[in-house]
Amino acid sequence: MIKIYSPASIGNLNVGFDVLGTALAPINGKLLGDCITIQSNQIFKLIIKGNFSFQLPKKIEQNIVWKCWHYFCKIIKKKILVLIILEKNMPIGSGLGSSACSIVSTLVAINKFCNKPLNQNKLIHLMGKIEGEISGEPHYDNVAPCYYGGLQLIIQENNLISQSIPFFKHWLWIIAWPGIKIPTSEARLILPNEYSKHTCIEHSRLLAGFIHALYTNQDHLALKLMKDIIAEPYRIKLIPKFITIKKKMLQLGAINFGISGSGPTIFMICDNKKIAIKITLWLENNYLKNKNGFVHICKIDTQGTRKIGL
Ligand SMILES: Nc1ncnc2c1ncn2[C@@H]1O[C@H](COP(=O)(O)OP(=O)(O)OP(=O)(O)O)[C@@H](O)[C@H]1O
Ligand SMILES: N[C@@H](CCO)C(=O)O
Repeated sequence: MIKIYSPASIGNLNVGFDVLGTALAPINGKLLGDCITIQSNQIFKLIIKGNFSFQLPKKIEQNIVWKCWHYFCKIIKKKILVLIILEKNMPIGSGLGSSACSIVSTLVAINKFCNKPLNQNKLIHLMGKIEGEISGEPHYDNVAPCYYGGLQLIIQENNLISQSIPFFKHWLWIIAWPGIKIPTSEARLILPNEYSKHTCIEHSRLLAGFIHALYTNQDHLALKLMKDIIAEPYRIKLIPKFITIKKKMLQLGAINFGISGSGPTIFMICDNKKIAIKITLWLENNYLKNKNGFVHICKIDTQGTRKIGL
């Protein structure tokens, strides 16, 4: 029996639409992600558990875990008879890479179970393909950090999907999911197909400057450049009271604020734990729409997908 854990992630990080993503680890030591357990069986069977299993399609064939199994069998030209248990701990359509968590944990578990017929590069390509089928377009900013951990820059060149880049270890990342759903495919459809010359130049300046600031350890410069001019202007209407909440967060001492992936999760960066706790309490009392919503103070998870327990 093998049990694999895959962490939640933030895509875009304001300044890198589809090209920057980070894996998350709550600072209280708890796990925030999906788990897959796999063992041999006489037939293929999928059991679904976890807090957010109620959000999943009823038909097993519509579950991406089934899709991962199906593609994997096709690639290795063998029907693998296994019992898979999915612990669906990440809410769907939250902007925290819920589908990536299920895809990455499933493929890593099946590959391990079969004595690794696919190398890391083949696996990540397959993860991106399956993620792309769900959201309408391939994007690696959730699957790459979820798989490898750390802060990932998507390269997609020379057969290389992503690379780990440096990050500021003193930054705390607060994430708040209000408890409502925004399908990634819909949040992508509201974006323009084309951007002006001015926006393209500005975006290049911000992203290139941000990466430079990371490599030269200039955290103040990085924060100044961490602006979203690609998605935020169009997606704010999907996020409850975005402008008011942003103002309040900065007032309380957050040093950056943005939409996590396609939302509605928002993220705040803090460099002070006391402020992070104050922000967390405020969000718990004012941002959550129902009892499913949550707020976590996180750091960057550097391990990515891994075997746990047993
Ligand atoms: N195991 C699974 N985990 C997550 N989504 C699944 C799973 N199986 C099937 N789905 C379907 O895939 C779609 C995932 O939607 P979407 O991409 O919006 O979610 P998401 O991955 O949570 O988004 P984000 O990457 O912004 O966090 C939903 O329609 C959902 O029903
Ligand atoms: N980069 C993707 C992430 C989805 O979570 C988007 O913003 O659409």
